[in-house]
Amino acid sequence: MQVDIGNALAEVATPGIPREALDRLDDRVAAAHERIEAGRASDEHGYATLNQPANVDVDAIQAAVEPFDDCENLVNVGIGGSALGAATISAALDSDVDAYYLDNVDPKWVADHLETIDLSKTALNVVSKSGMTAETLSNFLVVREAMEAAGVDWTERTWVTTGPEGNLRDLAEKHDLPSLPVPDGVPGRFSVLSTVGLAAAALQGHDIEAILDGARDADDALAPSLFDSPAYAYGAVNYALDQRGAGINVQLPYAESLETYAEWYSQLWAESVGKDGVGQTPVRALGATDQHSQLQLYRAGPHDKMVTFIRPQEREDTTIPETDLEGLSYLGGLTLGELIDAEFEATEASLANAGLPNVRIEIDRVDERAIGELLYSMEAATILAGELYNVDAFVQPAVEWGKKATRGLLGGGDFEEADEVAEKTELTIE
Ligand SMILES: O=P(O)(O)OC[C@H]1O[C@H](O)[C@H](O)[C@@H](O)[C@@H]1O
Repeated sequence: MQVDIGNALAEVATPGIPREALDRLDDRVAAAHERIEAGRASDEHGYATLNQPANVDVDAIQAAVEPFDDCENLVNVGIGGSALGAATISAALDSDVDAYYLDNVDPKWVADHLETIDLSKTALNVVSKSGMTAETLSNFLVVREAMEAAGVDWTERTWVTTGPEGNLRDLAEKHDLPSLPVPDGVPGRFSVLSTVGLAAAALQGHDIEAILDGARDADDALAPSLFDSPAYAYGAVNYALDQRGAGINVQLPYAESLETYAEWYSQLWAESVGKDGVGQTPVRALGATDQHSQLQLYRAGPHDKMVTFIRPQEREDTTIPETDLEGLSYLGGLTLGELIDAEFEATEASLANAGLPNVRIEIDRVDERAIGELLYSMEAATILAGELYNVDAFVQPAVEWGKKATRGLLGGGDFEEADEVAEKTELTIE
C-alpha cells in the first residue's frame, strides 16, 4: 500500500501542511509510536488490536464455519463494529456464498430480506461484542422466527460471535450453539481482523491467512516516523489538516467493491477520535459516481475538507466497444478501467488545482492480501491519530446517551434525561 501526501502540503493546498510543521509533527509521531508499542507489549485495551494478526486462531475460525460449508447464503446479524468490517471484506471480494448484513432494524428492509433469502440454505452468524445490543438481538429474534416458520432448525444453522457475558452468550449456552469469542482488549470497531470479521470471510471461502499476511505486512511497515510508515503518514496528515481547518475528510474510493470500506472507515475514525470537542468528520463518497454529484462542493465550496482518493492499481477490465458515432470515437478501444483511472487522476488534479488538500492511497489490487493491509493500516492510522489528538481512541461514551434513551423510551431501563427526549419531540411542523 502506498500513501502519497504530496497534495496535502502547503505549497499545493489551502489549508495545507507546511513542510516544517510536518517535521515537527514527526517528533510527536515517534513518541506516539513508542506509546503504542508499549501498549501492544502489555496487550493493553485497544492497543491489543494491532496484535491481532499474530494472535488470531485461524483453525478455530475454520472449524466454526465448517459445519456450514453447504450454505448458499450468509446472514450476519450485528451492527457497527459487529457488521462493517465483515461487510467490507464481503463487498470487496467475490464469493459463491451471498452475504447479507442485517444491521439496521428498518422493518420493511428486514422483511424484504427474509422474503428473498432461502433460509434453509443460510448460515446465520449473530455477532455482538457486548451481547446486549437491542438492534442485533431484535433482528436475531425476527430471523429465528422466520426460520422456524420456514421449518428450518435454526439451532443447526446458527453460530454466535460474542464476548464472555451478555444475552447472546446466555443464548448460545442455552441452545448449545457453536460460538466464537470476541478477543479481549479489541474494541468492536477495531475487530475486523479477528473472529468478528474473519469468520464471515472464511465462510465465504476467502483466504483468511492471506488477509492476515497483508495485515502483517502493514504491521511490519509501522515505524517511528511518518516519513517511513504509510499508515502513520495517513493518520498524522489527517490530524494535521484538521488542525489547519480541514475538519472534513471525504473518503473517495474509485472501486464499487470498496464502497463499504468507506463505511467501515467512518465508524472506525469517528467513534475513535470524535470526543472532547475534537475530531475530523469522515464523509463517504464513491468515485467516479460522486464526481457527478458532490464534487462541485468539494472543489468550489468552503476549504474545510480534505479528500482521500483510494484505488487499486490493477483490476479486471472491460473494453469499451468501438462506435462510429461522431464525438465518441475517443472512447472506442479504451477500457472502463482506463476511463475510471483517467477520471481519478483528473479529479485529483482538479482538486489540487483548486487548492484542496488530497491524499492518495493505492493498493495493488482488491484481493485478500491488499484488503488485510489496508484495514490494518487504517486501524494503526486511527490509533496514532488518537495519540495526536490526545483522546482515548478506544471508548465511545457519547454513543451511550442515545442507547440509554432508546431503552428508556421502550421501558427497558431507567433514563434520567427522559424529559429531555420528550421536550425535543415537541416542535412538530405539519
Ligand atoms: O458488538 P456490539 O456490542 O453489539 O456493539 C455494536 C456497536 O454498538 C455501539 O453502538 C458502539 O458504539 C459500536 O462501537 C459497536 O460496534
